[in-house]
Amino acid sequence: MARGDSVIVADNFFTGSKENLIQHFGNPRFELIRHDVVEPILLEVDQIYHLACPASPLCYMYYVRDATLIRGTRFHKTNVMGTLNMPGLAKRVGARFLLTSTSEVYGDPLQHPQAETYWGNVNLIGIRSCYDEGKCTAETLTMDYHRGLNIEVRIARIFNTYGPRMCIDDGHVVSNFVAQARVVYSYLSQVLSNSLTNFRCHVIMQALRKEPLTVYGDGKQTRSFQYVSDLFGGAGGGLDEVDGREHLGPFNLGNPGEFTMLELAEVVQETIDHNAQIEFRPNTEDDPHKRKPDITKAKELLGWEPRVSLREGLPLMVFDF
Ligand SMILES: O=c1ccn([C@@H]2O[C@H](COP(=O)(O)OP(=O)(O)O[C@H]3OC[C@@H](O)[C@H](O)[C@H]3O)[C@@H](O)[C@H]2O)c(=O)[nH]1
Repeated sequence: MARGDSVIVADNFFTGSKENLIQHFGNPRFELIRHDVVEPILLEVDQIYHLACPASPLCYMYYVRDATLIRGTRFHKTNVMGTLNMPGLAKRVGARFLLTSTSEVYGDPLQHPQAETYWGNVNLIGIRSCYDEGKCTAETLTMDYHRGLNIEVRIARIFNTYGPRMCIDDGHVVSNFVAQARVVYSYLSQVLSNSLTNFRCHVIMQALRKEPLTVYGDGKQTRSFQYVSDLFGGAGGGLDEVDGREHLGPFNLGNPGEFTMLELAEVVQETIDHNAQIEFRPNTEDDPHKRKPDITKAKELLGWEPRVSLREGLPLMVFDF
């Protein structure tokens, strides 16, 4: 991002972690505008990151506040009307535009790993389709704005991402497992040794929730888990790229390391809580059987690849939780 550029990050105020916002309060260059992306807005800005839309299956399958609302309607409004308004603003002020799409556009994939050229296998009338199809439409609109109005756009297809400042109860498997494990919860003392750079932490293990890890279905379904700082490099780098007009995307941004949910539970046991138990629960409808990004395109065109392995990244969440 060029120095002095102004940026809009359209994000989820209600379902995201408020700490993500609160950390910026007091910065004179930060301004929080509470606004529904479904409504047009006029601002002077150089770059737009369109992140709006809750991303947890728990949210998009069950998150209905008002019983009179049709499930999924708010996802369509956010993805469709929001993705008319944000590139519309980009057109008006000449801003670059980034859409954060999702691996969900591949549905329950018949191609493995999934490359960007794969058109996907989404159940159009399924319980997840409000999110999957909403994001597909958002991609279509983004490319139409680019082709029709010459807006500079990028599309990032984000795979399952975890890390500090996730909502502890947002329903993703990683946040669930880490919250359920008996995690390092309080430091009794931090003892500085002779050198300032070396310190030892005496840590007392306490239970955060002392619940079993809930594995849905038989736990053989796979996912690829990406640590959050890796994602920022990819998404931010994509928008900053100097001659980005050639490299619009979509780009898969994910960690190609593939784990079954049982393997994930084992990693949680190894790295966080050796005593964690596993409890099997019925799976949700239309749960994709496997997911693994082919990241050749992002590697070649953006020079991007993830660096943080699951075993390194998981313990980093513990301190935050
Ligand atoms: O407690 C849990 C939660 C989930 N799961 C399983 O873990 C797997 C991953 O589920 P998650 O809820 O983390 O999310 P998914 O990978 O299915 O979808 C995600 O993919 C990409 C993103 O764009 C979205 O954030 C989200 O849709 C699923 O198979 C699910 O059934 C469990 O086994 N136990």
